Amino acid sequence: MPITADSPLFQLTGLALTAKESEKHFATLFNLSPNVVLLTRFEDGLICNANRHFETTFGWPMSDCMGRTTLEIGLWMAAQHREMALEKTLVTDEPASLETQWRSRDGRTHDGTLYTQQIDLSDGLYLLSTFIDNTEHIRAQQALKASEEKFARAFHSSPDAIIITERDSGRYIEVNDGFSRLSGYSASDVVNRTVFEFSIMADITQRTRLIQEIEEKGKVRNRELLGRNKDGELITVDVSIDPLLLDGTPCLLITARDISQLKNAQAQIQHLAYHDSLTNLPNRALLMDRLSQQIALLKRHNLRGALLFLDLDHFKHINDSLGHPVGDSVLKIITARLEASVRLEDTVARLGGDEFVVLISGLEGSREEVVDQVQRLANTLRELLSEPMFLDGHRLQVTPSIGIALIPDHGSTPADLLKRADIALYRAKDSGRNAIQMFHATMQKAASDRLRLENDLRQALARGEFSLSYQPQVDTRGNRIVGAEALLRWQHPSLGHLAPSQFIQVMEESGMILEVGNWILEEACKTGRELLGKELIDGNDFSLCVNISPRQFRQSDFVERVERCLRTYGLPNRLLKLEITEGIVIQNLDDTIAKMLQLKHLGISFAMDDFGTGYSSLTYLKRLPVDALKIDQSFVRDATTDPNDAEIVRAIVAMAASLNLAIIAEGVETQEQLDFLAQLDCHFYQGFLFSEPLSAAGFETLLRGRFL
Ligand SMILES: Nc1nc2c(ncn2[C@@H]2O[C@H](COP(=O)(O)O[C@H]3[C@@H](O)[C@H](n4cnc5c(=O)[nH]c(N)nc54)O[C@@H]3COP(=O)(O)O)[C@@H](O)[C@H]2O)c(=O)[nH]1
Repeated sequence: MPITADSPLFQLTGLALTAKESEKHFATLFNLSPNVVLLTRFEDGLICNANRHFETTFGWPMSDCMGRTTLEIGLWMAAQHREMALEKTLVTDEPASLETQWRSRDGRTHDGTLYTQQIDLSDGLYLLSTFIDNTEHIRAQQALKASEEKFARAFHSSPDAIIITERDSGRYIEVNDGFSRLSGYSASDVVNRTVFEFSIMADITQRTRLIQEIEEKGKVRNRELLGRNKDGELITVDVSIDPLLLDGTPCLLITARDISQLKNAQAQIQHLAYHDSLTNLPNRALLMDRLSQQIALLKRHNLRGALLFLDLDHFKHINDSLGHPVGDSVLKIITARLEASVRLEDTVARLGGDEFVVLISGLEGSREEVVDQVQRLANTLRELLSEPMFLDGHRLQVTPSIGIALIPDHGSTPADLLKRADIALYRAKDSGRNAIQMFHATMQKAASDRLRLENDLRQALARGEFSLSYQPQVDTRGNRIVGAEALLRWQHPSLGHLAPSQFIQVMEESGMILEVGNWILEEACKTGRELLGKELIDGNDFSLCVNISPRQFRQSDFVERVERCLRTYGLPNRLLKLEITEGIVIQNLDDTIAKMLQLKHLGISFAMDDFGTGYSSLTYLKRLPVDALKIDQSFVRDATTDPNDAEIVRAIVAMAASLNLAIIAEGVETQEQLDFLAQLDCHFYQGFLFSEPLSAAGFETLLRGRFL
């Protein structure tokens, strides 16, 4: 239907019928309307006209939909809505409205408000429909609603406390469940009341400072604050704050997290890092820290302090024989005794094992007075720690050795002071244990000499500086060589020849004896095999004696090592005699006996070296499968001049006879000594009288010259 200026449609579309000239304007307005406008026949919905907006919105060019009904082109999502629209237009002259959905040609749904009005034209009744497309608006609203829901869900389900307060009044506007969990207050407890009415912030004066910071920096991040919950308990919270404008009112968006547990865990980790877990005493790290503070403090106040380094004598035996739980209990008792005997301001620390340190501070008086005070205290500690303790049905007595360094006299750094107290302790132990030693400058030299020796020893084996000497053992009846003792020699690159007494102990303490001891055994077996091959020794009547240190003997695979060595060098087992000392026996007698028996079954024999200088106990000697006793040279040396030593030698010979053991004297230098021994029926000996220890080549020459 063509639209002309006199068409009644002009009236109904709200445009005044003015003149024919308006026709063009109307057509323009109809087409340019921002809303969809559609003219249909009232009775059947036949499309008569539609504006351009209809065409573009619903994808129906006029040419395609003219002459078809709105139902035919599937415009209505719900066909009954057309009936509803028609009914509404019948009851009013005003445009009727209906919320409906129209479908575009490509099937998309458009939500909109439909305004309809019937038009009675000369050729019939028409329906003018204006469709205001709300699709985008609805979508935006739905998106907004979804985002609000998401925010609400995030707000309430957040594990953190989220709080919105007015910045200036401090009024609570909203709080989430996390806030209730953190503080114990529900939303209804606080909303519309102010932060000043509660003590949720332990120090409310901080609020002003935080607001100031937000003004300066725009936000506050991860600030650790103290809070108080409803029960009045202090909690540590991590707080972040952002400014927020709500309806023009400046507000604060606060997120807070309870980090009390984290702080506790941190504190625990910190404690563990600085304390010994068994005794809960400060450990080395904390001691060093306190020591450096003390050094500065004592210097400022012109006072003295002392560092007492304690070590329990033979503590290892307790662990080895009674087990670690008993050892732990001993350490706890020692801890309690130490703590009870020093002042609160002093520090008792455990460095590990059986090593304790007591740091005494603030000692007044002259150096002599302080030395006197410290020595008295050390003596009290020594006596107190030596008191017997009863554990697991055992009566135990543990004595300490104590080394002392004075602060600042013996060092100005924690490391120096500890080192010097340790040097003094070493000296205390060396002097027979259960002793107290104050550091002295001369000890430093001894300690650094020892350190140098230790370092040199570590390289000696690789540099080929060790060798073995062999000292013949002789049977006086026939003057036959019946054996030889292998003795270690060290040619030091700068100090020259060093006697074993100068380094064997260092090797034993540092553990180097294991590697060197192995080398000694191999070297001796190799030489023994060579001498046997050259028929210079009697395969059935010769003992190659090798000294075995306690640490070496205690190796778990010692038996296997010896067996392997003999096999490697092809030396008959019966030729090897191991010289052991009483030091081996005092630790774990049963284990020692078991190992000795294993070796004896292989054909190897044993001599007890330095006999008479140690325990010389008949009880263990009866149980030990030794073959011979070696009378220590100190008795032999003086036997002819000192009746006491003569008596001891006599007693040792008698003991050997009663236990059916062979006997050999060492260190025989004179004929007189030899005669004395022969008179006791002691026919085997070793000493300078016959020969000094000889190099392997020298010993071979000696053997060749004698023809056995
Ligand atoms: N674990 C090992 N210990 C070893 C080894 N080699 C030696 N040692 C021990 O070192 C100590 C000192 O030994 P050394 O300086 O070799 O002295 C030995 C002899 O030279 C010395 N001796 C021998 N006869 C006389 C003498 O007539 N007069 C005199 N003044 N000294 C003499 O005695 C030492 C032998 O002693 P002993 O071993 O007790 O039989 C010493 O304890 C060695 O054991 C080694 O390889 N491993």
